[in-house]
Amino acid sequence: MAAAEETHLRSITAAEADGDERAVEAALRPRTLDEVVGQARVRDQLGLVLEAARRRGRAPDHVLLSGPPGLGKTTLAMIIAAEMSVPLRLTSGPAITHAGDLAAILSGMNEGEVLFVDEIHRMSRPAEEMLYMAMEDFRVDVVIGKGPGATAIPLDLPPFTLVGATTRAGLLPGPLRDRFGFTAHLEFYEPHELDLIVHRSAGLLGVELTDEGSAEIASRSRGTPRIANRLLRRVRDYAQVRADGVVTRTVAEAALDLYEVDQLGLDRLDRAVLDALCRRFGGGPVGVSTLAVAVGEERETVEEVAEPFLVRNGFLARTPRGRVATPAAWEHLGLSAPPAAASDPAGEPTLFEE
Ligand SMILES: Nc1ncnc2c1ncn2[C@@H]1O[C@H](COP(=O)(O)OP(=O)(O)OP(=O)(O)O)[C@@H](O)[C@H]1O
Ligand SMILES: [Mg+2]
Repeated sequence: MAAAEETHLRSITAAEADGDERAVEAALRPRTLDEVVGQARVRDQLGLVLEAARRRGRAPDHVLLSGPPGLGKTTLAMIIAAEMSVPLRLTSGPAITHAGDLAAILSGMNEGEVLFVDEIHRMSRPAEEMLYMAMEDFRVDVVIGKGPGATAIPLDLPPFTLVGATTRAGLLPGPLRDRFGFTAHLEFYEPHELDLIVHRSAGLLGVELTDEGSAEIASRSRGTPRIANRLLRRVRDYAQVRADGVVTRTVAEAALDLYEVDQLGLDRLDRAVLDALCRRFGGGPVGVSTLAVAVGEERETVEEVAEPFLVRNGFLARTPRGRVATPAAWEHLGLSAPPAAASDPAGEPTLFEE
């Protein structure tokens, strides 16, 4: 998502966290598995892995957490360490530029500790290869010296648990993926789950809100807890400045309209894309570059920021001949679809095209 991060257009519905947001998020993170809302299957499976490890008195198997941004990967990594009552060491793929960086981290690990490697798909190749051996045999080769005189000294590591997180499981090399004993795929949340999250966060932040107010925020949060928490904070601002502090449905609606997040969670860019697609190109098919020019954005922004949500929610299809509006898109814009658009979606949609 590098391209998306660099653009000026960082919308309120972006799934990634920005710098300031991380501190607020830390306060809202569930601390135990029981506090985690939704993701029932992952919670059950992970609970079992941890309980079994506890009974055996061993470090749990390595865990891979995969899924889109803002769904709870970092949260779960912290919970794994907390549930095992061990410290968590945190690093990330991009932070490990040399294998030596990783060797230093690994050789400092104590028995049973959790090493969390965020964005593990962005690790360098040599570091990745060192990690294979560390994960499998709890061993690393520490290289002493440089050039022809360098020697590798094997070093035994105490058993530890590696928790990797990735938004792009598909980019992980097979050998790395295979070394995880348990992989959890996080799914987007249902509105009633987001509703619980909004209630919980409101409690922690001391925000008074009604059930309707919470439901309104939940339904516009694109299945993502991070967005739900962010919208809650913006709605709270509105409630405090323009109302009596209580988040009711009316307040939530007015605040979210102000921020241009519509009833289904589409933001200004999403609607601009659909609008151009339907009104200017008759519903498509049209190439993504042309579409990007029409909305005055970079191609990458349209492709990486707007499209995934629009595709996932059935507003837009990626076909071999270009982007096509679905009947739901026409309906959402309050337009009537031309007969052809409704019946012939211009070839097989290739939803998984990257
Ligand atoms: N299941 C959940 N229940 C309650 N809150 C959650 C849940 N999952 C995530 N959150 C909240 O959403 C926010 C984002 O979660 P988190 O940072 O764990 O996402 P992530 O998957 O690590 O995202 P990224 O890919 O950007 O690193 C956190 O503040 C957390 O409080
Ligand atoms: Mg994270």
